Amino acid sequence: MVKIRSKLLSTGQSISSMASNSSNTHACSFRTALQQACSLDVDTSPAKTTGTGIMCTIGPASWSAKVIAEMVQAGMDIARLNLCHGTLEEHRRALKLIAEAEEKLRDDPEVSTWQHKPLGVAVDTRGSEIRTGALPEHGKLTDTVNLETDSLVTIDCSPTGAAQPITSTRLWVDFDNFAKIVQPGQAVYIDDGLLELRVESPRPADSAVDCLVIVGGQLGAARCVCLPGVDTGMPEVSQRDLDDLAALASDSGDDSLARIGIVMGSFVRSAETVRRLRQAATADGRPPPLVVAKIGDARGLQALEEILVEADGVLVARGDLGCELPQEKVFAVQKRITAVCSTSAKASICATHLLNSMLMRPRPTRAEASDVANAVLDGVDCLMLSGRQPLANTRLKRCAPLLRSVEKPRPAYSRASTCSGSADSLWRQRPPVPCTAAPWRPAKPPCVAGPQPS
Ligand SMILES: Nc1ncnc2c1ncn2[C@@H]1O[C@H](COP(=O)(O)OP(=O)(O)O)[C@@H](O)[C@H]1O
Ligand SMILES: C=C(OP(=O)(O)O)C(=O)O
Repeated sequence: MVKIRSKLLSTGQSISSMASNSSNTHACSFRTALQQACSLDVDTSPAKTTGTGIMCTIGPASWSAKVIAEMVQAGMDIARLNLCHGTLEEHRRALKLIAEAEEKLRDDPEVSTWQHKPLGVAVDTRGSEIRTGALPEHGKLTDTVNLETDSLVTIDCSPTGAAQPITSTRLWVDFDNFAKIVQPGQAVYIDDGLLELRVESPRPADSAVDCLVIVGGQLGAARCVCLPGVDTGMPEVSQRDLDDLAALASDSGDDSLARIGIVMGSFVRSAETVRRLRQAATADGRPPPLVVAKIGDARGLQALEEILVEADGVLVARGDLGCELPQEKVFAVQKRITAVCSTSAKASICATHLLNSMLMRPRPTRAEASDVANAVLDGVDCLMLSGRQPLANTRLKRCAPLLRSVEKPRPAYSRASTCSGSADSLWRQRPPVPCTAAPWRPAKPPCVAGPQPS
């Protein structure tokens, strides 16, 4: 266990300050989850650091060493590059900027030593995702088109259709079998389900599908498209993903680029995919990266235990899960994955819609703050911030407070967060006290015993 955690730490976490935190020693006396919850304490001063990491997506708004350094100071532990967007050249440039930011922090006498932690670098593959196309006239990244509820739109899936910009009546998707695999009545979720279409008539001969907009709204560029329950036949990992990983891993041996320590695979459904990702991203003569499997559908969930034999951690892809499964099951999936990771001493990462309202407002809703705190209490090792915040013009005005707001709930609650094996070994550098030593049964059926993942 300790070995696995040490591997994680070497890519993104600093353990020294965490290991000396005495309040955690007190917390490890809890034997049951109920005892733990009864003892939550909001009066004690929060610890400075906790075992919960923060991962942030590095997008166009953070393409500067200064911004990345400020994000590290604000709490970022792992920088994520998303291969769904941008070019390989842009990702290389991002790796260079990350290396520059680390150097900047190292050389800055004003920066306190606890901030001199090694920054983890994660590359997220695209997997078997379908995405929409570019926006009118290659507009700004923040541009959108409006899909009106009850209007008709045509989805073009021809390879040549990418050249035309999307409009409010014509979309393009990057999967040329799209028109062949959908049936009338099929739901089409876009942008993690924020938009919903219904297939009216597929026209495979024209590589087009006519749809009705059920839930309209603003659509940005390269948004993910989900066909719940449909086997698209796409491979779990594409040759392009493997080639991109190999190229970036080999380049990141250059000292002027940050070293990739973590590879994340989207829609992983088997241990074999984990092995392929690790192999692709292992450059000659260097240790292999950690591999995090993103679980985004029922098939991935069914294969969780098998995947965990190979993977170093799992990311709960709440965006994809909320389209593939009924929304009300996502919290149960999150709790199950977090618990399974804790008992297997693997890292768990919670992603999507964390503190989402902070994209628009300076303070999160109480429900969002509770979402983060509950994830931490459940034993999540890392929180991934994504969405549109990397695009915001006022990037740090939004991004930094967002990160800090995660820090506030973390310390206050996490001293009791010991029912998570993997988080414990991160904190205390020794195997955790099993929290199931005494079986416990809550007096009332808890909400987690509600809907079970199918
Ligand atoms: N390398 C990049 N190049 C261009 N745009 C990017 C890049 N990385 C991220 N973005 C933008 O930032 C947004 C948020 O990133 P992320 O959360 O990873 O995306 P998504 O939610 O689309 O998977 C993306 O939707 C995209 O518009
Ligand atoms: C993180 C997720 O996946 P992606 O990176 O594809 O948005 C998700 O679905 O929650």
